[in-house]
Amino acid sequence: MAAPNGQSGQIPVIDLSGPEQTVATELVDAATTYGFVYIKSLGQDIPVEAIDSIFALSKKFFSSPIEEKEPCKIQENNRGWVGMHAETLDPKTQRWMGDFKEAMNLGGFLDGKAQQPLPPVFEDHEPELYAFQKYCQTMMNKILDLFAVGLEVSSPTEGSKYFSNRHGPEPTPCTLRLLHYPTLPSNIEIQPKVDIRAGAHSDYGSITLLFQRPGQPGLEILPPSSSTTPPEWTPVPVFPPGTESDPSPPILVNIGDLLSYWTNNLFKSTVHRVVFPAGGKEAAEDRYSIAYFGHPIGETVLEAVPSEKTKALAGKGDSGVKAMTAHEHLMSRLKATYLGMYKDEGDEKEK
Ligand SMILES: O=C(O)CCC(=O)C(=O)O
Ligand SMILES: [Fe+2]
Repeated sequence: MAAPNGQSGQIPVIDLSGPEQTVATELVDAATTYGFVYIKSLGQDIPVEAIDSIFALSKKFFSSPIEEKEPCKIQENNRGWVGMHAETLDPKTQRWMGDFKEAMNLGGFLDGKAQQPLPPVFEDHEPELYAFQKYCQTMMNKILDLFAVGLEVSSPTEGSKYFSNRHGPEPTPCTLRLLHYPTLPSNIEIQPKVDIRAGAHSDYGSITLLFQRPGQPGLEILPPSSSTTPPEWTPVPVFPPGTESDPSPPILVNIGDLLSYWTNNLFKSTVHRVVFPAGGKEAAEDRYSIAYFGHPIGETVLEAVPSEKTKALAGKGDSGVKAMTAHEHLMSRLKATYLGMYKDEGDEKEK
């Protein structure tokens, strides 16, 4: 259930163990108003120890020598290691140097095996990485089912599985991404407007699960419905009010461009970024986060969802969903971020 909080503009905190209908309604409200929601992390969906140990593994990987990372460099399939400054999520605003971050993208496993080269530090940990990916996939599907309940999707054959059925069997097209934002050497002065850990962007897929660590803040959103014009960057705390004594920070869930498109913009794909903390002890910490980017299978045709709630929006200045596949949707977004890397495949459709 949503945690009571008196402040407006605050992303709701939901406990998925509440009554299904209530939770489903609250999730749909959060997706519609904020595009972001916190899910309490009490170990029911993903054991706290599993989250802690993936973070420990991530730290080990990012501190390993570059010679061990190089052979796993990112490929056209979007799997692999992305070095510092290799990505510029917001090229209009950022200086030439790109994001102050490093990342490792793990694509879907098949029968417990990664479908990409793994660095030596991961070799003995394949079962653990696979188990974590499965936890994320299961939680993602649970949230997608609750969205279908909240949207009153009326599909006689699929019911609440309308979205999750389209997220497919193994290997999943979803990406598990480990992220590391290092602290800058003390001789480098941060220019807060241009030096950004992750530039302003919205996510591409259906939903993203985001795991954060205590004492490592920096995420900010541009709230879609804001009382200020233009909207102001709003910090997203690691432990929002009411969760301070939870065993692990709540898991953030945000809507990506594809699900926003699929729901006729009812769900908001909210722009977010990661900044260097302004000062104090937290400014001296590296930030580690883990994102699970949910995607439907590539051949999924994004046609109108059988829900009166989303259909009602088509025609209100909105032309409705034009059939395109999930793969076409994703390629158009990837090309915009990785500049030259995806030039060959068809025309760019949208930014
Ligand atoms: O590290 C974070 O908190 C956010 C990462 C993010 O937004 C992304 O990788 O899409
Ligand atoms: Fe993101």
